[in-house]
Amino acid sequence: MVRVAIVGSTGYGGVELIRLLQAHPQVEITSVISSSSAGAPIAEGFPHLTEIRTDALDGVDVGLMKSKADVVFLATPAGVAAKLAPQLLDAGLKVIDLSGDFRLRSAAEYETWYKHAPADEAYLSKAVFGLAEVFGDRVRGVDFISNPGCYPTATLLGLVPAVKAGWIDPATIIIDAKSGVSGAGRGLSQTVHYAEANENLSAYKVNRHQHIPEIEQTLSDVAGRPVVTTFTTHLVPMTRGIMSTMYASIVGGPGARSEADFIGLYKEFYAGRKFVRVRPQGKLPATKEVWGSNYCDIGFAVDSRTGRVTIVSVIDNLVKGAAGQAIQNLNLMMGWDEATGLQFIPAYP
Ligand SMILES: NC(=O)C1=CN([C@@H]2O[C@H](COP(=O)(O)OP(=O)(O)OC[C@H]3O[C@@H](n4cnc5c(N)ncnc54)[C@H](OP(=O)(O)O)[C@@H]3O)[C@@H](O)[C@H]2O)C=CC1
Ligand SMILES: CC(=O)N[C@@H](CCC(=O)OP(=O)(O)O)C(=O)O
Repeated sequence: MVRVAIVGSTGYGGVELIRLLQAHPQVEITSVISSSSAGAPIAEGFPHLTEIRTDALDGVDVGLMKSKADVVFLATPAGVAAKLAPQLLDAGLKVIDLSGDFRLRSAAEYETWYKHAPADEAYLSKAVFGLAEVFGDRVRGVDFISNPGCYPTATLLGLVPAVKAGWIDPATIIIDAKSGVSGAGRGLSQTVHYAEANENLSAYKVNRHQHIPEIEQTLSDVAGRPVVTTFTTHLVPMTRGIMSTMYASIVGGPGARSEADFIGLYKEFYAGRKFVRVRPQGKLPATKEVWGSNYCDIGFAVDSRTGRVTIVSVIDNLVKGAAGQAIQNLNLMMGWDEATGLQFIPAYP
């Protein structure tokens, strides 16, 4: 069994890691860690874990993690992993970071978008960006994985095959994304206050969202030239789920590619990958259809009048957008089947 520690285990991403890892056949959770509640039993704050996890929370102590674990998941706010991950790696531990601290190759870009001091460049260059279905081969066997953001996961899985094939013009891409409130984490803020979020729909961080450079970094790599995009995020009054609706002009204009063509291209690109499901012609996915699962479902609508394609991609932000993809990356890191412990279907309705 591989021994796992979770830093940030009292947050939404951390507690979702506990739920999923508890059922993983090759993993034992040996330390659940909190920077503010060390010593308390985890089930005290999370009654749904009663009689499932009786352990007390450990403090953030690199030596203790070294003695108790082989792999550490960091489910912590931006800025924490930048300092902690290098210490864990130096101690010989494997690390999977769920935050944005190691996703951007450029330290200057990180500082611009996240407004935090960046990680040491020597460690930035060690992190492998774990978008498993696109970069899975790079992830296998490595010691340090940077888990993609929730919006970038839905968006990039929806765009990469078409950009890579040269079927859509990257300069015309517009991304219209929506998230449930758990995407904002467990901390309280006015935005996620019930009276502000319920029966409301609001756009936020327009043209300044920290996921813009992460999306552009991978699209530029895939296109082989710099790509900039318009990316607008919206808060939806639901608990889990992300829908990324993407618009782009089809190269060759109206009539050049049909919905059946896009479906064929994506099925081929994701052949053998269990967690991307391409919808049949005329069917677009909804967030409920991936709820609680590690699936990313993608559908297409081609407009023969405008020559544009609409691509709809949905995930559960806490599973494929965070804990599930992190476990998929653990599986690849350890050389196991990427689906180990993750083959459950969505909860419905
Ligand atoms: N929510 C989502 O859908 C997604 C989140 N992410 C990213 O994953 C990370 C975790 O997100 P999420 O779980 O939602 O966030 P939460 O705010 O729910 O939880 C973060 C946890 O980190 C712990 N923490 C805070 N400061 C420190 C510190 N200095 N050292 C160690 N632990 C600390 C806190 O627990 P305690 O006080 O007990 O230590 C807190 O519970 C973030 O970087 C987020 O951006 C990525 C994809 C999706
Ligand atoms: C609904 C909501 O507020 N979502 C958050 C997602 C944050 C996140 O996951 O941040 P990193 O991936 O950068 O760590 C946001 O839009 O900022």
